[in-house]
Amino acid sequence: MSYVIGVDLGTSAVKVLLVDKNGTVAAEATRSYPMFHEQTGWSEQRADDWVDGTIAALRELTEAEGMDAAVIEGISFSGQMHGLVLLNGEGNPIRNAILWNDTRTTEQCREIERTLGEKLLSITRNPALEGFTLPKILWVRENEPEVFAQAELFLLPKDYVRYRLTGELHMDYSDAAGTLLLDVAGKAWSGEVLDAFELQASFCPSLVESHSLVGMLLPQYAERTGLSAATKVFAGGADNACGAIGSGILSEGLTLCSIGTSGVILAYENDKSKDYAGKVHFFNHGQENSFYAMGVTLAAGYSLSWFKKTFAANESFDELLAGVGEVRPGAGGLLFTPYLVGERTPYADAAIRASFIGVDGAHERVHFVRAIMEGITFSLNESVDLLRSSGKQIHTIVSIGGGAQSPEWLQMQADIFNTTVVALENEQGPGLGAAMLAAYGCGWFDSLSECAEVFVKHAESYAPQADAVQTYKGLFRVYQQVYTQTRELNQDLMPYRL
Ligand SMILES: Nc1ncnc2c1ncn2[C@@H]1O[C@H](COP(=O)(O)OP(=O)(O)O)[C@@H](O)[C@H]1O
Ligand SMILES: O=C(CO)[C@@H](O)[C@H](O)COP(=O)(O)O
Repeated sequence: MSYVIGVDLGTSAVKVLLVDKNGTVAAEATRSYPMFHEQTGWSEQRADDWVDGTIAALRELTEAEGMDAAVIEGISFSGQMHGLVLLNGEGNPIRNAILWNDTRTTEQCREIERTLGEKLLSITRNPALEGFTLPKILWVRENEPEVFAQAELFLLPKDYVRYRLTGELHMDYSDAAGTLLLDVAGKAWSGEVLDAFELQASFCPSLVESHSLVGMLLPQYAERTGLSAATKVFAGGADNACGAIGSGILSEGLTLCSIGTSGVILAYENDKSKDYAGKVHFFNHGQENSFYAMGVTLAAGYSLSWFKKTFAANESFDELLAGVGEVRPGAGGLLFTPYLVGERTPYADAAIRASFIGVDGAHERVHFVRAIMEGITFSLNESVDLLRSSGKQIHTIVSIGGGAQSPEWLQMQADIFNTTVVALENEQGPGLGAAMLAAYGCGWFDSLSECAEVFVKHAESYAPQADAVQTYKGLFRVYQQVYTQTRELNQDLMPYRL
């Protein structure tokens, strides 16, 4: 049997999947790495921690008993989006990577808006948001000029890992779309944007399709990972594009919910001229010449992880979530807004912070846990609403990510989104999507859609329950007021933050 490997370079961990020609996950391994928050709103990782984690996880796969590395034909990557990796002339990172959930760049976003005006949306198809890459580039240039002086080229997280393994510098369209430097519909670096910010064309890596063959493993990395030097390396894509591929979101009418560290609602889009007026992100898909629209909750799974780390550090997620299914929808009148690190959709606001509203003497820990899960889902429902009001029909949503491990959360999604929610046999959509890019690249299938027919396996499906749908409709209206009611309070609290 032949295999491919999908590497999902997530925010909390790298996960590698060994997948056979039937789309069965034969083995998986994972390694986590730290995030650094030196100041409020800052979020960084060490690019070489990703490389070390990926090598260790690959090594675990190849060292498994009876494993013959020669049968692994290809490998590809899915990566957390937008993170800035700056390389010097020797190809080494010159500072920590600044991540997608880092919101230090509000000033640079305003500068981008002033400089580009309406061109910003017409070329890049997206507004200037703190998480995107161009504002990070400008922040380093303005705040660390001596560091920036050494920068020759920028990469995104998974491109850096792939570069280390192959020695080749590339970026695929789906990830480049999140930089604010790409002409999204034209599929080229925008000369106009680069000129406006006095960036050289050579600062950007060459662009490729997600399924493109970009090289082979360098001998020393073949040795360290235990893979064969003949393993073909394919570019890969943004984690949300790969999540869409791994969930079969490859044609009009299909929608995805992913609850990882961030949370996203993503709808496939064929029409490159579709205008969402910047209310949701509009990016290139990992499938050639297709696109997707997406709303993002910055702290989705992160909100639950934060609660676990702070109040239940020694418990597993299953222990933390025990009893959540016995609490009625509405968590006994406790509401949570998940703005722990600011928000993106629908409120692009780096200063807002989270709230619990309605804390009652009768509430127990389990009510807080349920309120967090509901608050995250309400936030994602704002994106569902935006897509619906722009004309998308949403009847079924495929749900992936760590959050899809909980049946209670899947039912909650069905009730809050008022749609059928379908889980997959393997909730690791991005890793599977990366493996599918390798399988397609290796020529196992004639298209990603053909590959999806074999690889994407639906599991349980959750139908909305009428009573819960009604309860959540009422609560959602209350939830939607919390942002406006707490915005100014949070501005006033800013000087007191950590
Ligand atoms: N058993 C579980 N039940 C519910 N949520 C979970 C469970 N395990 C993990 N999670 C959530 O999933 C998140 C991690 O999801 P994952 O898709 O692995 O993230 P990433 O790709 O960003 O690293 C955690 O932050 C946590 O909130
Ligand atoms: O910023 C975005 C999308 O625009 C995030 O979705 C990142 O791509 C990180 O994803 P996860 O680690 O949460 O999967």
